[in-house]
Amino acid sequence: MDTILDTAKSWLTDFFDSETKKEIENLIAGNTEELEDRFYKDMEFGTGGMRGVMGVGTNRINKYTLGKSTQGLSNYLNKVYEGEDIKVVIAYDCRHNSDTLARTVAEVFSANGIKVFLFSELRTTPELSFAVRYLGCHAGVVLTASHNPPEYNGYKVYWTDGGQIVPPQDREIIAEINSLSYEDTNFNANESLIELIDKELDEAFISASVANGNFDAQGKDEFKIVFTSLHGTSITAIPEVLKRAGYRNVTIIEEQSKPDGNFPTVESPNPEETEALSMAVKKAEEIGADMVVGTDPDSDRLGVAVRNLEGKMEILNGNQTMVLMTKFLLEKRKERGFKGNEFIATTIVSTPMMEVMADAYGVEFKTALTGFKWIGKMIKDFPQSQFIGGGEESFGYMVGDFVRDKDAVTSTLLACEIASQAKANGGSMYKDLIDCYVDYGFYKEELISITKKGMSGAEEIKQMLKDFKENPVVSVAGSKVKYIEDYNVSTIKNVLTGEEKPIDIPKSNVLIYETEDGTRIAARPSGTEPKVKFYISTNAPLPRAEDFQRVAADLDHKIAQILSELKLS
Ligand SMILES: O=P([O-])(O)O[C@H]1O[C@H](COP(=O)(O)O)[C@@H](O)[C@H](O)[C@H]1O
Ligand SMILES: [Mg+2]
Repeated sequence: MDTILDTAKSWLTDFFDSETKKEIENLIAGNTEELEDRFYKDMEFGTGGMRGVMGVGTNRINKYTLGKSTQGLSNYLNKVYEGEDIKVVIAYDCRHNSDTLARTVAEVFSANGIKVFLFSELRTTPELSFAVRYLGCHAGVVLTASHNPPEYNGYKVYWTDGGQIVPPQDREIIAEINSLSYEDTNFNANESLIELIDKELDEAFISASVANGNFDAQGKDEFKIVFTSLHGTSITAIPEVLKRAGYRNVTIIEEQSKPDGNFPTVESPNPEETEALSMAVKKAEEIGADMVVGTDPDSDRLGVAVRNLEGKMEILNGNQTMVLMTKFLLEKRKERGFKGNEFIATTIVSTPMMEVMADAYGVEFKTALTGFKWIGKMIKDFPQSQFIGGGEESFGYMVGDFVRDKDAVTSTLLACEIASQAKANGGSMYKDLIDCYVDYGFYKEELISITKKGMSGAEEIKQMLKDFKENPVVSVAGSKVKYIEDYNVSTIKNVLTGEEKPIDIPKSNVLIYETEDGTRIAARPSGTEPKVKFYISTNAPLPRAEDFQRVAADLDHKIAQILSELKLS
């Protein structure tokens, strides 16, 4: 505790403002546990940049932690691009303090002689990714904590290619940040270097999104969409994109259209949670809409609901939307003719169905660790290859390479195109999905997330994952475990033959068991929230569309059995 107390006391110098100091003094006088949690470590970069609860402390998001990170990033940019006119672009979302934190970040960059383009109001994350390349910037920053609860905020950092920072830049930037003390931050803005941007960028981004997501689907006039921005940024782009692509029948959930960092109408602004889309789904049932689309606060995740076989609105999961979008893009590409250099991509905890589809179309399939930055990196690493599309189970998708992060703006349009075309053909998006299952196998997935907060929670998560590894699963739902993929040591072991092979993916705390019948169970700690995640993937052949309900019930039963065997239910 002594060192934690020392760290806290180091924030009582003149460099820190009086409010900050007062709060620390109160914590020192009274709340040891809270003080510990706030100062036991520095904020760290995780799956999607730096993310944490707002407040005073080294382990919190505030002007000092973000200031220091920006100082480190400025130093790094000034070293790497010495002699160049360095430019960065900054966007922010609807969260509390996002606008003032964006200002602070802009001020620190400018104090270091860096030109800053700052969005005048909230904008989406994909627009920021687009802006980095459009404006020829060296880096970009978004102030957002994505779909996390209201008390969170964060800092996503983009490099010259418009993708989030990856090796080697990420570790070099982090090393630079860690070498600094908080007092090294230069907050003395050079206002002449800060330029506000908005309309020109919006126009360029919106037209690019329409160009990339519009496939001239039929039936747009009759196609009824309910859209919700869940109090976030997508309201600045998606209604306009849908309008320009020809959709006339779009109902916006007004109660959720006003940006609001309290996210007052939802428990969690995360399209992964069924509850987040319930208002929109209710509206869709009321007005007889064909489809619901909803995005997370920074508009890189997308939730979709469509009518199922009974005609009820059903929310698709991230794997299902990804499969449908990829299938559609592959089909369109096939019509134009493959050149032989195309690839699709997903993450190691997403559905294996993506690989089956890639094989069927004869395109390359690439997998990455969780974190869309790794998919962005593939585009940078393989400039001769053509990225068709790709995504991940956590409701993120990217169409082509005009942005370099998951993009719910273009993906929303793409989802509408698929569904509108399907309806015009006399079918539905849901039926398209069943057809995919017939062609490639029926894959059914389930995600179990367990929240464990704070310092003790972090320890518990560590222990759970350690136990999962040290007591290896030998069989799951009656099928023997065949492979153990251990990303901590980058190996895949065939436990039946003892054969071991290296995995060519950066190290990460992920463990995956795969059984003889292709069931996969993956476990990893979240890098954005205090959670441990277990991903279950099962599959079975689907001989005919008519067998869908039966096989779905079988797989549900299997998943329930797996959860009970793993003591996760
Ligand atoms: O949260 P977002 O929308 O920025 O998205 C980020 O975090 C998600 C959750 O990551 P984790 O499982 O580590 O919490 C990842 O799936 C995603 O690739 C990443 O870009
Ligand atoms: Mg997000």
